[in-house]
Amino acid sequence: MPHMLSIEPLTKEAFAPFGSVIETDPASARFINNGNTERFHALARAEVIGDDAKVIINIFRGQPRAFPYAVTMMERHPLGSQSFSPLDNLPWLAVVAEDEGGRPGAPRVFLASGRQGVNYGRNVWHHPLMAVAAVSDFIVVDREGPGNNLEEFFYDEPFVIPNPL
Ligand SMILES: NC(=O)N[C@@H](O)C(=O)O
Ligand code: NI
Repeated sequence: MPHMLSIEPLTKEAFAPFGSVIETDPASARFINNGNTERFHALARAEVIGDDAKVIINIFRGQPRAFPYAVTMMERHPLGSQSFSPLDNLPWLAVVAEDEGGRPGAPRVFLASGRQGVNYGRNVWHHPLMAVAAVSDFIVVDREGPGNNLEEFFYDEPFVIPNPL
């Protein structure tokens, strides 16, 4: 019997075990450029490890997932963090899991608004990009360099995400 998952709103506090939320948080705001610009400072930190590792900036164009959606696998990047910031102001899902002895526990599903991004910490279990409403572009900051930066895990039974919208 598949396990039905619930969907939680994305908040900095709830997401803290998995990484950071990238949003215009007033607590991080400061004015720069003689007051012309508001800087929301250090919302997240990109981390890459290993010789010749570099931080790169990409755009991912995600096709919307169909719901209900069966989560059958999770992945993680042992050598670097990975952030996703939406460009189209469309909601999307950040799906993460705690590590339980080298494998992901049950997924947690966070509904992000179109103005919320996340930075998955290095080696944090997550599901690949989950666009929801329409084809969606994301700025993605992650790692380029030698070494295997992808570990995948496949669950024995699926976890099902209901339609989030
Ligand atoms: N493969 C790839 O670069 N994308 C995944 O890491 C992902 O989290 O979407
Ligand atoms: Ni990833």
